[in-house]
Amino acid sequence: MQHLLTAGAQRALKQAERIAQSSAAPELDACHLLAALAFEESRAAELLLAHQIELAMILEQFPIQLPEEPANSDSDSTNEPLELSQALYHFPALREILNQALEQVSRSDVPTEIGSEHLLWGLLTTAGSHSEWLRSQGTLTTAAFEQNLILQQRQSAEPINVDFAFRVVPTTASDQTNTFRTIDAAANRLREGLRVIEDYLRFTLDDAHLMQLLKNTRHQLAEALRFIGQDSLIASRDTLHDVGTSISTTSEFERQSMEHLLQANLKRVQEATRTLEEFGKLISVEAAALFKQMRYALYTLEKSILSCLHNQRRLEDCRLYLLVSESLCHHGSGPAVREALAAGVGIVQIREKEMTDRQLLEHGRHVREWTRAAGAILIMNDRPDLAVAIDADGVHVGQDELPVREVRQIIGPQRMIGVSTHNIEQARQAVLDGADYIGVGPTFPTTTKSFAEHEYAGLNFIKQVAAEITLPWFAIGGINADNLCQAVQAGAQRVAVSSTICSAPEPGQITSELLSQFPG
Ligand SMILES: Cc1ncc(COP(=O)(O)OP(=O)(O)O)c(N)n1
Ligand SMILES: Cc1nc(C(=O)O)sc1CCOP(=O)(O)O
Ligand SMILES: [Mg+2]
Repeated sequence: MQHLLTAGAQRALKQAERIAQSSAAPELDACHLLAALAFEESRAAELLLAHQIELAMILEQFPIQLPEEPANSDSDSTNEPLELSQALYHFPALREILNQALEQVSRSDVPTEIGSEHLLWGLLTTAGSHSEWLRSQGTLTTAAFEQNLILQQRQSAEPINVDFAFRVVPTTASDQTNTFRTIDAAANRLREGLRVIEDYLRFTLDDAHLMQLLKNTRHQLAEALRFIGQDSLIASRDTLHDVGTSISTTSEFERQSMEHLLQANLKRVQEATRTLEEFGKLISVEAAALFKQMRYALYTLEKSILSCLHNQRRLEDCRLYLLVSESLCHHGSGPAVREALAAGVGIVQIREKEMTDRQLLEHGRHVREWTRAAGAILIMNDRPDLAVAIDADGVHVGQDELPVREVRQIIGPQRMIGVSTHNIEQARQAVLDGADYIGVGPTFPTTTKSFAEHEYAGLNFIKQVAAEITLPWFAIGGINADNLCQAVQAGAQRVAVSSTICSAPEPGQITSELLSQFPG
């Protein structure tokens, strides 16, 4: 089987060669490739940045001199696919890294080319000062990296077809020109729409995770257009004579709100990818497959952005979340729940591991009455069926329980789904899976649920989530009146507690104390 390198991977290898030359190194080695991966816009560069590894740090660590001249775009043209066997021949010093990259690609369920991210995997998993240094940077572990690769693959709705036959089907020259012209116009629309959405994500929603997904789509666009051929696109462009460039409807200039603007651009980019996919089929099957993947990724992105906005509104006033368990309450769960609600708890979760279904149903109906009277949200732990039976507002599931997709089938479109997460990859995945909020923990040691010592995610996890996720989330685990301020300082705007309220002699009083520690 032939294994091909993506255009991004090819560019990185060529750039590595140039870096080795400008560094006057006796031969190309792994650190030149590492610098090249950080230097070029690529998936690997984004992964490095996501783990706070910047080009400047690499240059400081290794004896590297970047080339003064920019790469010559003609000689670096990557329209011709490169096979792994050719790459091994041209870059023998990188043999081990390329083999590791191939091994990682072979684990994928879908046919995948060797991309820059796989080269980075190769660097991470081969022995040498480069991998020692990469691992010493903290968060770039092989486990974290593999999670990222899985995430990228899941975003791809369809396998990439790696049959590289170039096929220009349109028969007449005029048909060909118009096909390229249509693709060029749609690609421009897509680029512009993506930019608007990116600016929204950057300046309004401030969501680094979703912005990263959008950037991946921009890279995919660049890759797909390489299959089409930039020269033909530019040569066929005729903006002056494009019908529609001078006609505009008033609706084009009307945007009632920021959200309306966002939605208009989300639709615009989806439509543009459909045009690209359809017309792309006339030029290159590879490009068409990439456009299709982009379209599906944009549907997921749309859903994630809109879900963030919707749930931010739904949970706007909910700072404090109470997980209630009868066994933790000294004076029964009824008084604890009612006092906490009166003091301002915004969400209550029924978390009972010992009750029979009948007991849960009866108990659930009482808690439903109390929460409804207080205008609070009610969530059922673990059990989507019982959430429906007691008319709860949602259900909370852990990593080993039913996935969001299946839960959604049971509870319908309106009820909320909360998902527990214990590391940043799980948190990112929960956003894409369609969770309405996430639990982020354990923050501090707790006796309410058992975790092994190494499972304490701690305040670092809180900081990571605060830095990139805007879907509402609750820090959880061992939070009390003495340490809540640390979670807030780490970036938590919402927290969930169980024993601190349930076991308190005066649940209402401790609730007020916890709530008073939130700014504003
Ligand atoms: C808000 C919130 N976050 C996390 C959890 C934990 O859920 P899970 O991992 O399923 O563990 P159990 O609570 O079921 O023991 C939660 N319940 N609520
Ligand atoms: C149920 C639960 N889940 C956690 C997670 O990290 O997912 S921590 C936790 C225990 C929360 O209770 P307390 O406030 O008494 O520590
Ligand atoms: Mg659970």
